[in-house]
Amino acid sequence: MTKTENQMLIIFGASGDLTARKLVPGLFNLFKGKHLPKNFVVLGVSRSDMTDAEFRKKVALESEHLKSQATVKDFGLVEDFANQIFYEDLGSNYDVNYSRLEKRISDLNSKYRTENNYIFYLSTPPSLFEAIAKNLTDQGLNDETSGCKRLIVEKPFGYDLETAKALNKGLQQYFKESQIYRIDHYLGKETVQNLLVTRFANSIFEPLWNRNYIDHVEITNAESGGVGSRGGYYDGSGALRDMFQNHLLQIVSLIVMEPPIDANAQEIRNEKVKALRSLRIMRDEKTLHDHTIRAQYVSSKINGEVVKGYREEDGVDSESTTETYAAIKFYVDNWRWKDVPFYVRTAKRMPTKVTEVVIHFKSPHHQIFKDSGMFNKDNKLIIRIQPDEGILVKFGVKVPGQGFKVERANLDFYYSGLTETHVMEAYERLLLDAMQGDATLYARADEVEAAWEFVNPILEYWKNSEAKVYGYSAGVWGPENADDLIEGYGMWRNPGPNLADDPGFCVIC
Ligand SMILES: NC(=O)C1=CN([C@@H]2O[C@H](COP(=O)(O)OP(=O)(O)OC[C@H]3O[C@@H](n4cnc5c(N)ncnc54)[C@H](OP(=O)(O)O)[C@@H]3O)[C@@H](O)[C@H]2O)C=CC1
Ligand SMILES: O=C1O[C@H](COP(=O)(O)O)[C@@H](O)[C@H](O)[C@H]1O
Repeated sequence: MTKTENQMLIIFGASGDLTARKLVPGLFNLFKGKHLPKNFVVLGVSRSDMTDAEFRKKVALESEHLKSQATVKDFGLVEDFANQIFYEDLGSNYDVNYSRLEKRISDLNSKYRTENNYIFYLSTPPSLFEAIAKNLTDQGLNDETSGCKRLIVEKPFGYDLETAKALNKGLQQYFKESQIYRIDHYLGKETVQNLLVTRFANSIFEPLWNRNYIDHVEITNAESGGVGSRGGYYDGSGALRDMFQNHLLQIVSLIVMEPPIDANAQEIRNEKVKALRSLRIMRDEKTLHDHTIRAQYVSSKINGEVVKGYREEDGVDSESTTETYAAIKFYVDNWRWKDVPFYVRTAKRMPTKVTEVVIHFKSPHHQIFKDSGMFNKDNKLIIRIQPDEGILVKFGVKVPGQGFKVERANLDFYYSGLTETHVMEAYERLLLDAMQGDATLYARADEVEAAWEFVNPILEYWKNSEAKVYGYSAGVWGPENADDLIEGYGMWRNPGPNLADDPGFCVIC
């Protein structure tokens, strides 16, 4: 296992939601699991005026988020952990002279012997990323002559292709690409990483993983919640930017990619980039019209309670056309995937929270059990990313009795049965990887740009054209016409909260 060097983690935007909700609890779990190095310090940085003690209270000692990770017997541990946390305010601006900050870092480094190894985590609004990188550089804090210097960059990475390229260029003026870690928390999920293992550690799936055997691929990412308190951010983003461009295209790239020659960052990311570049970019209006659907949730009653429509949410424009539902059909132009349609959808305010990949296999070429109806038709491999994480293979078995009636059966695997030990949460895993200098689960500049290349024409089409914004009642599976997109297959597989649940009403399930 790679050694984690003594080091300091400097978080910009430390007074924000992400730090309190994900980063500090993730670090606490690493501390509890003894994954942190002997000498380790967290320095929170933002504009808010706080002392070390106040910051410790906010993110650790009195934090509900952290407490939800800790048991009563961990209480002493929380105190020990909190003692390693410090805070520095930047005054009124992130674009100030960082000499005071440099001095604080240097003092903590000497006192706690973190050996000049610094990780800078940018958890601020993205408009500040480049300025922070520049100001760190002005203080020599990007210099790896002594100790490592890494920059973790939060999403969103760009607003479109042009801004993503500008951000890459901007950051690369100050930090080398090998120092930049672009976070995509879906890559930190065990089940997303397991896509690689399912494909490349087994000899039973990969021979079938191509156009000869796969009919189509369906990916669903559904959330039951709405935009919550993030309406202001979300209204300038929408489902395509918020989820599809990053998390879902990352999943797509792991399904589409060719086998890498080794499981290291360079080889895996090379193959992912190739996969993303092979997505057929939709350029003409007809294809964009026929292959994309956007929609917004409208007010409805869920379990007897009235739920706001998207346009009524705090921070959202009352005439907003921002999509909370996006469904896209596309093809992959390469040898393996020619003519295999991919159907990918993501949305808020769906009936349940679920993310799954369904590989629909082709029917047997020659059907001999002619009386068995639809059940003879398709085998499916369902990879459940969350919740009820696992894998299900649907296959035909003989119904006992006369004749050859075929029924569907399940072969299943559940992650919950695999281990009783703590499974690292996405941010926890990704933080540890960055601390160990492993960028395999971080997105490289060319990956991010390839994903934007694909998404950009859809954004443009939705922005400039009359492309309709459909409505769907909060709590249903999106607009009715979304099934038109998946024409020929009946309708989307609308999964339940449990992997083995059968949607029941899907004619091709
Ligand atoms: N929260 C989440 O669930 C997720 C967040 N992210 C990303 O993580 C980053 C941080 O998100 P989050 O913590 O939610 O953001 P918040 O808005 O809660 O916090 C960001 C911090 O940045 C500082 N800040 C500086 N300038 C501004 C400004 N102009 N407007 C608002 N804040 C400013 C604020 O601290 P101060 O005023 O003290 O300087 C604030 O505490 C963003 O890039 C976001 O997209 C990604 C995925 C999920
Ligand atoms: O990045 C984001 O992800 C969350 C969903 O993450 P999950 O791990 O709970 O599936 C989404 O709610 C949010 O809008 C988006 O910014």
